Amino acid sequence: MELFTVNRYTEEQSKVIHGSGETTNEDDILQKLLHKAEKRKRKHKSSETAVKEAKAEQKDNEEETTVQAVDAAEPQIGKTSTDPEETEEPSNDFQVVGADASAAKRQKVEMVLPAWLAHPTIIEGGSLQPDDSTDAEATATSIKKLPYLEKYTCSALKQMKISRLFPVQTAVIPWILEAQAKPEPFRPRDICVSAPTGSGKTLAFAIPIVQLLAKRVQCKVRALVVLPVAELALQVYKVFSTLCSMTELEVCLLSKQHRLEDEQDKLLEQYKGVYYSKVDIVVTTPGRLVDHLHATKGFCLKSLKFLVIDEADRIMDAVFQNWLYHLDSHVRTTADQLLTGVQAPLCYQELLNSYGKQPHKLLFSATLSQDPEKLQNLRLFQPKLFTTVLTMPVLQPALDHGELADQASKFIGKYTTPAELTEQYCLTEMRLKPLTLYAMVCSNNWKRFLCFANSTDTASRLTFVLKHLFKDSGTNVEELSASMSASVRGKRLSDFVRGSIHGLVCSDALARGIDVPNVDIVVSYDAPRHIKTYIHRVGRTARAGQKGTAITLLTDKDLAHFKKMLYEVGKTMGEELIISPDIEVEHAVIYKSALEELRWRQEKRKSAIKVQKMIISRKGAVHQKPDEELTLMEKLQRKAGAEVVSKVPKAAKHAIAKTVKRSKLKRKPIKK
Ligand SMILES: Nc1ncnc2c1ncn2[C@@H]1O[C@H](COP(=O)(O)OP(=O)(O)OP(=O)(O)O)[C@@H](O)[C@H]1O
Repeated sequence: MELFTVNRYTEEQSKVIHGSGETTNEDDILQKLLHKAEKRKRKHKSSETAVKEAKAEQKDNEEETTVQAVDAAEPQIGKTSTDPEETEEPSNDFQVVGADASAAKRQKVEMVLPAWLAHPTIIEGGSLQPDDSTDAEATATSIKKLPYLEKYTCSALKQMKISRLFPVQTAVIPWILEAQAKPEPFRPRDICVSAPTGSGKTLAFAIPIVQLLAKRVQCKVRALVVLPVAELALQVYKVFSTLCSMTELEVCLLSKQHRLEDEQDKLLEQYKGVYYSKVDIVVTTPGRLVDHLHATKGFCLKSLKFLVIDEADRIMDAVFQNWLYHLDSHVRTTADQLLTGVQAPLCYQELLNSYGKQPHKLLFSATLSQDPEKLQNLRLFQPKLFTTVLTMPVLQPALDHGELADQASKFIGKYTTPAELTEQYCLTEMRLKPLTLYAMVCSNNWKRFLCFANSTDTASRLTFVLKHLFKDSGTNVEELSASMSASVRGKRLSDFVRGSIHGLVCSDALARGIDVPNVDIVVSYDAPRHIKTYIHRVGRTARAGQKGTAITLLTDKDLAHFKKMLYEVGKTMGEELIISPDIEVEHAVIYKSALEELRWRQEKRKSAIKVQKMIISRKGAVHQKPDEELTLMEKLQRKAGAEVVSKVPKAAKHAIAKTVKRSKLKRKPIKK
């Protein structure tokens, strides 16, 4: 049985050939290999020339489309395939790794997308700025003239000071309303919406959901809105609450900012052993949703009609306790329970309606992943894509010439930023970055700016230095990062909105979705590592048609990566902002003292952490020791659950004393 052919060098063979006076077996093999390598080289060369010729032909004939150019190249490539060497039987000999054409550079493969991604619905339309829109445009999008908006929606919009809809809203709202109006068994297509930051995506899903649920008879959870962080969930909850204020619908916010028991009370009520939902729309974070799916008895999602995933790419990228799996299995279990009779159905029709029904999925983001593999996890039903990306200047000519299908692969992975956004960058040195930022704020007298750092640690240190620098200038700068409690973050944000804080230094946890009104400037203190981070950071300004500026501080090391990152998504760097090199001399004294203070604080912090660790390890040691080896104090400690530690260990005391001594030595007054 010749399943495997093994070529092996045997001594007998070699001896026979030696005896006959012919060439040796080794020589034979070597000759064969050399011959084959030569053949492969020739073959590789001929295919390369074919491709070169095809490219030259393509260049000559510029009017021809890309497809025609590829067609022209095909016969050439065909010629190489008729090469007699190519028709040879594949060899059974050993392959020399790296010797064949596989190591050579291959032609780039064009991306082939599923039809729904290749043929999106383009969100076009006027500017978000009311002053810029023509009279006709303003009338067409005026909320009074739109027949699909209910009266209560118009009143709620007026309350929000909104008089006309934005392009993403005029495209998506009527589409959802129409799709839902069709009778069963028609099932609406799931949608993915990719539109710039601050373009009004929240209302694009909130309005149709409220209008479609407003006529419900019994209160059940029919819409679930999932957002990545608690702040965002609160923001969306407020929008829903305003829209529902003139209807009977109830909205509930679930996030880790509240006690689980309190949320359970808001969600359900029990009557004669049966649970009844008190809410129609649930706005939640994935983590909190999983908590309730596991811990809240009677929390039922079998009537779910809408599943909205806002900032969808962020939610899909992160695992978030595998929330989708839990949600899916929960929806299925409830239906299965009904079928197996564990829970008696109220009526047969309800059972029929609920079983196997999937909610209408609506995905929104400014940086929506158009990677089919990622989207596959959501099991979207005949999805439809709404996008603004094709209105980008780089892709507009293709759109005008009707070459949309050819351009499909080019818009994937590209994102739009608001038209009202001005992007700039400033080259500086690493050691001077805080000073550069300080000089910018002072010279431009910024009073509403956000500054993003790549980590909470950097955000904290930068805030410290800026506070020191701004000590006597009346500019109030504060930190806002994920390391703080939600209530502190909420307070800082509201102070910023009120104007008592002028600048917030943030970590990226808050870069997404947060809608802070009237932010004039966004500074990327650290160059963003990913394009999505950049898009969301700069999206905190220039929202809802307002003007805004985004400035990125770059060191020489960052420059190339940043440029490449923008280029890949069809964007450019914008104008360079020049800061006088004299700033270092000008603010030398105050900057030096700020850095000294920071160093002292860091040391203090380090030793505090050291002490903490020692205390913890000591607590651990008390628990691990056998009973007979424990001192009386340790026995008492263990009895008290090791909550109390009698004294700070000697080594820890020493560490603190050493740090304080050192810092005292260093904190000498700085001479001017
Ligand atoms: N039609 C409108 N007219 C005026 N303002 C609007 C309109 N629609 C939304 N807004 C306002 O625009 C701001 C941004 O809206 P929203 O938060 O929905 O944007 P977004 O597209 O979700 O942004 P992001 O992608 O950053 O989350 C909000 O303050 C909202 O009140």
